[in-house]
Formats: sequence, structure tokens, C-alpha cells
Amino acid sequence: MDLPNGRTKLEVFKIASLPPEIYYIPNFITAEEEASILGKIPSNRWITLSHRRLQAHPSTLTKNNTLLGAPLPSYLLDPIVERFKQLGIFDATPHRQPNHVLINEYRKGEGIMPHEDGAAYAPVVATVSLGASICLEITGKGSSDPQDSTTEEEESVYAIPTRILQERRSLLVTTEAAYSDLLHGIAAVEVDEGLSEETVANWGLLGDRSVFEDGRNERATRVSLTYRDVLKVSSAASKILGTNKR
Ligand SMILES: O=C(O)CCC(=O)C(=O)O
Ligand SMILES: [Fe+2]
Repeated sequence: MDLPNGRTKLEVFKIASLPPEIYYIPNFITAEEEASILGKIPSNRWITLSHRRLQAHPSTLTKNNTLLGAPLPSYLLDPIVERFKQLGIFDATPHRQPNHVLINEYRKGEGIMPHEDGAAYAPVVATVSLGASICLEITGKGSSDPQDSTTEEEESVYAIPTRILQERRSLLVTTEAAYSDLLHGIAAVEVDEGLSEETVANWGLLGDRSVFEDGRNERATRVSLTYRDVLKVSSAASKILGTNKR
């Protein structure tokens, strides 16, 4: 198969039971790379929320969703962004590569409410999971908005709601309609239960199903790296710092 945007290699990782285009890649990074990245996340950058903590690189967006353009730290680029390039993941976004990474940390029992990621970003989101495995809950907007009839239709075709089991060291790529038409969230539970081929959309793509044979995933601290391409980028910071001289 020859896809126009270089995504051919990604096709084998497509989650077939979900709307186009969601991809799950187990063992995207090695255990050594995982440990190295975890060791480099700065301890003084965390913003603590009530049920998780997070940090944004190179910075949080301004109020009108603009990114002050600056390079990502090298531990977030190498090896991950190099591998994105090999798979063509950001080939179709305006900057053709991610320019923003959100680091979220969830301790056992913590989660995030169902939400969509909004209009500040190109519709390609790539999430690397570190430290522990977790289930992402996928719901249609129809479940929260009774007036939204198209997504109700999609829900019957695509067996939504469902879950995506994100193993540690895996990559999840969400694009296009999957990005805009669905909600995602993480239940605030200490154990993900009832895991099986019927209830987990990416069961057939898991790196090691044997770990979940009892249908359970005991939560532990999990850190996620969410890579995105912010649409609006300002070079104001580099002008002020004088790093943009020609
Ligand atoms: O941690 C995750 O996998 C999801 C994070 C997320 O949805 C977000 O930050 O918008
Ligand atoms: Fe999100």
C-alpha cells in the first residue's frame, strides 16, 4: 500500500475497530530509553492540579493559544521525534513536526475527565506512555451531548465507548476525525478491570497480552508525553533574546 503522506509503515498499527485514524505501537521505546527520559524530566517544572501534575515544553500556550516558539529539550527530541519522522506521523501538519510536549503524571488512582483537545493544535496527537500502563477511555460526543446525532451513528458503527490499553513504552497516535469527533479520558481508579479482547480496542496490537490475562491492570505512577503541533507560533521570544539574528 502506498499512502501519500508516508504513513504506510503506520498502517499495520491501526486500531481496526475504531474510527480512522488511531494507531497503537507497542514498545515504541526501550526500557533504557524510558528510564533515561524519566530521569531527565525536571523536578522544578511541575504544575500541580488536584488529580495529576503536568508540565509543558517549551512553555504553556498564551491566552490566545499561541506558542512562543523555542526548541524542545533534547531528551524529548531524541529518540522519539526521530522515530516520528521515520513513520511520517507529523508529515501532514503545518510545521511537519511537533513543537509542543505536555508531560502529565498520574499517580495510582488518578485520572483525567473526558475531554477533547481543542482547536489550538493540528489534529495529530502522539502520546508516549512511561512508567506504567493505563486505560484511555474513548467516548463519542453523543454520550455527553444528546443533540449530536452524527456521533451517535458513529458509536453504533465503531463500538464506542471503548478503551485503549496504553502499555508502558507504547505510542498512541490519534488523528483526523478520531481527534475531533471523540472524547478521551482516564478513569480515576486503582485497577483497570475487565480487560479482554471484547473490551479493549487494541487488544490484538498489545506488546504483551499475557500480563493482562487476569483482565486486570494494577495502576502505578504513569507519566505521559503528549506531542502536538501548535498552529500559532510567535517568534517574539527569540527576537527579544536576540537569537533570531540573520
Ligand atoms: O495522559 C494521557 O494519555 C492523556 C493526556 C491528555 O489527554 C491531555 O493532556 O490532553
Ligand atoms: Fe487530551
